[in-house]
Amino acid sequence: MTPGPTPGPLPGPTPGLRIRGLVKSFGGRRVLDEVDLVVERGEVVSLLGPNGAGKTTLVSVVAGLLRPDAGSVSVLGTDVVRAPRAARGRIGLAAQDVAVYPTHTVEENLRFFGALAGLRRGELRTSVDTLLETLDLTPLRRRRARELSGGQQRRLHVGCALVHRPRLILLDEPTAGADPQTRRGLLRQVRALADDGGTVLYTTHYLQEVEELDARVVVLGDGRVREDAGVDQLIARYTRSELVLRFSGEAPELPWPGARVAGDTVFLPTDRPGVDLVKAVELTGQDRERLRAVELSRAGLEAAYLELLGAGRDE
Ligand SMILES: Nc1ncnc2c1ncn2[C@@H]1O[C@H](COP(=O)(O)OP(=O)(O)OP(=O)(O)O)[C@@H](O)[C@H]1O
Repeated sequence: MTPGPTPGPLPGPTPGLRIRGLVKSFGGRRVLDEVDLVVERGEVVSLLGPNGAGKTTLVSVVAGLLRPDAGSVSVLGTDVVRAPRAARGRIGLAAQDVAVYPTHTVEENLRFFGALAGLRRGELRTSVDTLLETLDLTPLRRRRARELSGGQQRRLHVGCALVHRPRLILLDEPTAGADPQTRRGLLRQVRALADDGGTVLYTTHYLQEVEELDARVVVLGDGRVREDAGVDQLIARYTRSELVLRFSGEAPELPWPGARVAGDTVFLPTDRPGVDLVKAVELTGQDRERLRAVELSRAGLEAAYLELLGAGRDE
């Protein structure tokens, strides 16, 4: 008997979002230039890039608001261009500009968007009540949207995007202008959506949020994906940690590549803090008596991101 073909790997679950070879131009200028991106269910991807990098354009194409010139976008296996209605039902979009009905109350806005997406009475009521609670809007439910503060309106705007329980959630700078408490609430909500199996694409300029979400980071630049990595990977790739040695009195000069002395402190770049710590302390010799503190300073995502953008410019 001739053996049959060797079975290939079983296909994994369909990703929440798959983008292939996406091209979009405005006036002959390519804003998206063959972008590929896969976001798995349960994952938060933070889309970063300088102003004008193409983030909103990408989000708009995924949401079906803009037609791509080439390439494909599928949401849980449904093609956004070929089956826009089916895809749209699975997508929740909170665009950059707040869009709620100013003369409607908070609750009426949520009910309107839920009904528009086809939710029936019972599920509509449950979904609205849940969102009012999670977005801290219950005390404001009968307030007209135009009477809300900017941050409260933004929470309602995000709520309207989530009311039909979408499986792909597109959030374009959802925390712009929000106070720290609102921001914290929204981030918690985003994490909960992903933990519940949702797929989240999140654009922001606040890098601290990306760290808090522990999101996968995708950086757009010149219409292409410049980086695609976890927060820790990016920090390790683009920055160096430093051992910080503080002395009583003037810090000594130590024979260490890249060492800096500033008053009573010496900064020693390191890729292997555990090993280098022992070496550094040994090097202090007689000055060890004056050593009063040793710390490890780790750069954050912002430093890594700025370095990454700088590296792009140098190229
Ligand atoms: N409808 C349009 N017509 C012409 N050009 C456009 C249109 N929409 C966007 N652009 C251009 O495409 C480029 C990308 O814009 P986009 O809004 O996607 O960037 P972004 O990364 O979201 O920027 P930001 O961080 O400022 O929100 C910009 O140069 C912008 O001027």
